[in-house]
Amino acid sequence: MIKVVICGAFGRMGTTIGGIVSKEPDMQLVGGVDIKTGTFFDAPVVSSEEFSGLLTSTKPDVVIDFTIAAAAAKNVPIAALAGSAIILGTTGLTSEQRKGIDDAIAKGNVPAVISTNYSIGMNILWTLIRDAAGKLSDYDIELTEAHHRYKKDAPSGTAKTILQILQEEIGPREEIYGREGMTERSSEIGVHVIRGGDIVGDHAVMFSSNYETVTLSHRAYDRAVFAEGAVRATRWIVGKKPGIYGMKDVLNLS
Ligand SMILES: NC(=O)C1=CN([C@@H]2O[C@H](COP(=O)(O)OP(=O)(O)OC[C@H]3O[C@@H](n4cnc5c(N)ncnc54)[C@H](OP(=O)(O)O)[C@@H]3O)[C@@H](O)[C@H]2O)C=CC1
Ligand SMILES: O=C(O)C1=N[C@H](C(=O)O)C[C@H](O)C1
Repeated sequence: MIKVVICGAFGRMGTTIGGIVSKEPDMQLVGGVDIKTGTFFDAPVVSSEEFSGLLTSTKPDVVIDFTIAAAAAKNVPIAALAGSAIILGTTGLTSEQRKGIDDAIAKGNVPAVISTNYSIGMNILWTLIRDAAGKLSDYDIELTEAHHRYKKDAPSGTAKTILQILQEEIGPREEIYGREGMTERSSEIGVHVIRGGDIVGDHAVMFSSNYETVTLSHRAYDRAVFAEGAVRATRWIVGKKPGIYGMKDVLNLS
C-alpha cells in the first residue's frame, strides 16, 4: 500500500486528488493538512502546526502538496526531512522558496516530482512548443493564459514554464506583460493573463510572421486531468532514487 498525505486537502486540487487516491486499490489516504481541520474521505485533516505529528504517526510514503507558495515552502521541507517522497504541484514559488525546497529534498535524500502542470497534454505541448520555437525563432511570439477568478498567482506556473522553454530555445528576449497606449512591437514575447469564472486552465502560444500564424494551445476541461497526473506521479515516485524529477520522467517523454 502506498500511504499518502495531501497538503491543501480541502482545496480544489486537494479534494479532487483525495477522491481519486481514496479509491485506488494500491493507495491509502492517511491524512491531510489544511487551514481548516476535520476529515476528508475518512482521513484526518490537521493544521500545519500538527503536520510533523501527522508524519510521525502515519509515516506516509508520499506527501502531495497543492496549496499556496508560502505554505508549500514550509510543508515540503518538513515532509522531505521526515523521509517522504514529494509530489509538488503548487505554483507561484519565488526563487528563494524553490531553492529552500530543492535543498530540503537533497538533505532529506528523497525523490520528488515537481511540475507546474500534471496533465499529459500540457507535457506533450511543452515538447511541441520547444520544437516550434527552435524553428520559428524569428516570428513574433505571444503567450496567453486564462484561469478561474480564484487563482492567486499570475502568470500561471505553466505559463512561466512555457516562457522558460521559449527563452531556452530562442535566446534571451524581453517579456512584456500586457500592452497599453502607444506601443510598437519589437522582439519581445508578449504575455497576457485572463482571470474569470471557473476557467480550469487555458494556455496558447502564437508564432506570427507577416503571412501566417501558428498557434499551439491546450485547454483543460476538468481539474481531474491534473489530479490523475499527480496520482500517476505518486505511484511512479515510490522506490525511485533520491532527486528531483519532472512529469516528462513520469511519462517517459525523452
Ligand atoms: N501543477 C499542476 O498541475 C496544478 C497546480 N495547481 C496549483 O496548486 C495550487 C492549489 O490550487 P487550488 O487547489 O486551485 O487552490 P485552493 O485555494 O482551492 O486550495 C489550496 C488549499 O490549501 C490551503 N492552505 C493554505 N495555506 C495552507 C497551509 N499553510 N497548509 C495547508 N494548507 C493550506 C487553502 O486553505 P484556504 O482556502 O483556507 O486558504 C486551500 O484549502 C495552486 O498553486 C495552483 O496554481 C493547480 C492545478 C494544477
Ligand atoms: O491554479 C490553477 O488552477 C492551475 N494552476 C497551474 C498553473 O499555475 O499553471 C496549472 C493549471 O493551469 C491550473
